[in-house]
Amino acid sequence: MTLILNGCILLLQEHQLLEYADIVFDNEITSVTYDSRQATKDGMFFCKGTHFEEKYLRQAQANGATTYVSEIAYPEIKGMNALIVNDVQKAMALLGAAFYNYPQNDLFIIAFTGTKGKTTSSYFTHSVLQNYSNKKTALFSTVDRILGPNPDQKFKSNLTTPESLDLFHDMREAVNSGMKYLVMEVSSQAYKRNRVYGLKYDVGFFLNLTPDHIGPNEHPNLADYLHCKLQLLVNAKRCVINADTAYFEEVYQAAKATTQPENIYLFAHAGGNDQHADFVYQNQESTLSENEFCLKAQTKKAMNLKIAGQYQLSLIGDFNEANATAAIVGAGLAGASYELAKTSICDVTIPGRMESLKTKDHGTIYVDYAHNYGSMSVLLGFLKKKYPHSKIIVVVGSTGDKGVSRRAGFAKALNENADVTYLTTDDPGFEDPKQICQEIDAKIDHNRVLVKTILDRQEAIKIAILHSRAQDIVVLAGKGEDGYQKIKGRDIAYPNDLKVAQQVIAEIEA
Ligand SMILES: CC(=O)N[C@H]1[C@@H](OP(=O)(O)OP(=O)(O)OC[C@H]2O[C@@H](n3ccc(=O)[nH]c3=O)[C@H](O)[C@@H]2O)O[C@H](CO)[C@@H](O)[C@@H]1O[C@H](C)C(=O)N[C@@H](C)C(=O)N[C@H](CCC(=O)O)C(=O)O
Ligand SMILES: Nc1ncnc2c1ncn2[C@@H]1O[C@H](COP(=O)(O)OP(=O)(O)OP(=O)(O)O)[C@@H](O)[C@H]1O
Repeated sequence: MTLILNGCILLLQEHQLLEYADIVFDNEITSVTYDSRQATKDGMFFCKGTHFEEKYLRQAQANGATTYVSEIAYPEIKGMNALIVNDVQKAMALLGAAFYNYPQNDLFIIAFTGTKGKTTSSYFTHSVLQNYSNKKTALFSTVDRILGPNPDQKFKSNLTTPESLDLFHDMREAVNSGMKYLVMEVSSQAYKRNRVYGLKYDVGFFLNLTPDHIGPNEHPNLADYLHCKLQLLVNAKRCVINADTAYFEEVYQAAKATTQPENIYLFAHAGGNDQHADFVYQNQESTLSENEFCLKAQTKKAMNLKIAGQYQLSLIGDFNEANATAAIVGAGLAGASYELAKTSICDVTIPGRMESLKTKDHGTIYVDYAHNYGSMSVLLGFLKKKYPHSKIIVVVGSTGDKGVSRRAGFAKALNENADVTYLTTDDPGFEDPKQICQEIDAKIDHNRVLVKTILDRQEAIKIAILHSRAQDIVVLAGKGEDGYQKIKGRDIAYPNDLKVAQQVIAEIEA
């Protein structure tokens, strides 16, 4: 794959991104990167990021890069072409798509945004489409990225939505590996940082919105967070919206701005904002290990998809019925039938999401990735409703260096539904985990919730399980399947909550 310098200039001009070009020599560009360590001969190097330093550009040049794209010029750097732009992230997305020869044109792309449920909905959709497409569906999720059928084409993601160059690189590999469909999560940060600038989706989903990701390095306020998420709908040919979402009117208007109403689908929970919904889902029965719900089509365009009927899930939690409904509608819009969706979705489990373990004499344990007020409140509310006579015991901590509002949010969710909580460590970063726990503790109503602080997470899990009784519910929240603790700039290995719990149970039951 190559780029021609003149073509790059034209593309940047076309999008009004080019301030000026300083061309020393005309050559074909044979690689693109934003990391100087990866730069190669005749490559294009993008100078971007909060921690960018001129020495990276020097290193890129030493490695053979001949062109740089940047928002500022580096006059000290001689012998390189300079494309000076007013937005390097947008430039990177446009030139990245061009360099990888527009792989999105060969994929049917289903994209999910929302504060919660993106990963779960993506896994559900991927499962149905894998069966529908005879294993020709790629997945870009927070947990795994799957680019093709080979084992080395499945790996852990570093970001929910990759940097644009990585995104188009991975799409190209997916297309070259025969993939026809792509299911992807789009974070608000992806729009904030223009990682998906110019990308269009065949189907775009808006799942829900609760305040999160607001603070340094993320969004300055809720309006900005919502604005970023709405971009996905503006870029989707067909939009699907959870009508029960907060800010529904704003969300619907954003979809309508660029999409005809016949291409906008709404779904809602029975008894929720279901009056004008195309699809309505209703719980039929839920047990400790599964969920059954009914999906009804209320409008002609919904009936045309022929996906209404009874569904069963291995993932419990009523919020997972919303996620599954989204996935079924997405798969239906891609062409999947009711039968296929029903049989594909029933066995799906997702690492670190509502994974459960039963003990003989102690409680039932749930490992779940709930890590803000919205998800914790929904999770504990669901468990309390389902097990009204059980004690709800929660092991939880809050991350350092970001999401400070989550601390008060956890306390609020615990006050609403928990009986006992063990405050512990969760990715403290450069902050003191004890201080973080004290901040959560300060907002807990001690008349309602018994609080203990045990900073060693493994110890906290052990004590929580050991002190639980058979009918109790023990929730290990926040880390999902994370196998590390982020401490002072390093990822320190941690077995993950499920493994710790399994180990404790093995010891107890030995
Ligand atoms: C705030 C944010 O989005 N930051 C991301 C961004 O960082 P940045 O552009 O500021 O880059 P930087 O880390 O300051 O580094 C500067 C530049 O120097 C380059 N460099 C560095 C060293 C070197 O030797 N040579 C060199 O060229 C780096 O490649 C980089 O391009 O680009 C980096 C990749 O180039 C990302 O790793 C980084 O994500 C950080 C780690 C992160 O935690 N991001 C979170 C907030 C995020 O994006 N989360 C969302 C999910 C949350 C949501 O739902 O919104 C996600 O999509 O994952
Ligand atoms: N539809 C939903 N509504 C509210 N909470 C949900 C919903 N779906 C999942 N959750 C909760 O949020 C947690 C994270 O779910 P999931 O990973 O699917 O969301 P996500 O949007 O990918 O999250 P993140 O952006 O934090 O990675 C789950 O473990 C569960 O506790």
